[in-house]
Amino acid sequence: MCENGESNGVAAHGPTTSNGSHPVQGQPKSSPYQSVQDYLSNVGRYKIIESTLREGEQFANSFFDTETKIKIAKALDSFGVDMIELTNPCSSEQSFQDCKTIANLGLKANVRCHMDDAKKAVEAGVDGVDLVIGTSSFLREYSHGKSMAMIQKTALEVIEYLKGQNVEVRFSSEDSFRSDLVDILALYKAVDGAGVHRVGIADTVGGATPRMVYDLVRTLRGVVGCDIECHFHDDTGCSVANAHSALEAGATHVDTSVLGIGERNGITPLGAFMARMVVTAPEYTKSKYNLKELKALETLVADAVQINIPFNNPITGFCAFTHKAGIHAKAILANPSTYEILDPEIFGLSRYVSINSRITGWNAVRSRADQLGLSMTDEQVKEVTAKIKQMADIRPLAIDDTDSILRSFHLELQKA
Ligand SMILES: N[C@@H](CCCC[NH3+])C(=O)O
Ligand SMILES: [Zn+2]
Repeated sequence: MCENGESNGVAAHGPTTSNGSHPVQGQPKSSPYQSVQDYLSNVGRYKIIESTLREGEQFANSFFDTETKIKIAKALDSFGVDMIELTNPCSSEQSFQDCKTIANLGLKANVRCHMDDAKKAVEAGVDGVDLVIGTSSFLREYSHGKSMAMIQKTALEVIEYLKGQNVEVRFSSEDSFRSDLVDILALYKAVDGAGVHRVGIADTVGGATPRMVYDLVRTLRGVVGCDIECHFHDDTGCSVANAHSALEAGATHVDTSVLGIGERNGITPLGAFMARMVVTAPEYTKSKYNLKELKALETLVADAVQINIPFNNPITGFCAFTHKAGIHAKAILANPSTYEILDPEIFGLSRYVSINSRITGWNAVRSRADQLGLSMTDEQVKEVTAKIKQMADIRPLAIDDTDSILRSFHLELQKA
């Protein structure tokens, strides 16, 4: 299997602008659908709360030793994420030690809604604490057993304590989309009044749609004055779309993890979210995050949890920038924007045009022949393309096979 950077095929170099970007951006500059709602939108000024070292520790394969945690934390920091979330220091003795170690690098932490937990997090020296409590009837009945009144009382006590400790305080409900709307709005209003820096909503079971997210965040935006963060599980494949929708409705922060690792099939993947946001908000996204480090970051985490980067991963899937059909190849060679919304160069990667199949076209073969320094007329290129297609009908071809066909065809031409 090939990786980006060593894939088989023709590296295409279409026209680029002086700053190296595609000459045609994916989105029109101004849209006739722009409305007053767009002024709520934070798509051009969002922040990332990176949770690989918290939610990601809940992934089935995860076991991070201290050294790995430090490596991941440093790589996330270098990538430019805004906050790094760590496992609750009360989870185990090692979690506490690791939290302390990593907090010395200047990071943020997550802790559950108990006074003891909050004290432990402060003791570990973190910069911020997230109080999280399930507010849906499912979780209140079958998980912690607290009423909404008890939740509010405890939350306000913990917030009061934390406010005196010079740490950033967040309050998040869990299972927000299956919680009673009136109940959670009242709770958020109370914690906002108590001075939390941020409130969070979580689609803990991954069942929300972008429309549901827009409605809830839009409503919450009208109720609290503080920042709003969002956390989306990917059970129904909506985690990236939901994050985008939340930002459009006025959310300020999005939770991600590298490759999306987390409980069950995980949460909004950092890389896929970057792919979305570099199209929505190119200038902000490119200037704020070190996008060229994405592949190394994903490889680091994939190795740590012993998984492969999925073939269909945005940006770093092995064929994310490989073009195959003849009609695509021709257009891509002329101008990459024809069949690419993302410029691989932004991520330090290259595009490839495959010339090894029955759907290969002669323009792509011409490009490869030129790369190999084999001069041929158009008629000759068409002839050798027919040979490649004939062979590809019989068996799968590798780049070496196709190159040999080209070379021996060229040799025969010279002999003749
Ligand atoms: N993993 C939990 C915690 C969310 C906390 C967000 N700040 C959930 O999905 O509900
Ligand atoms: Zn979660």
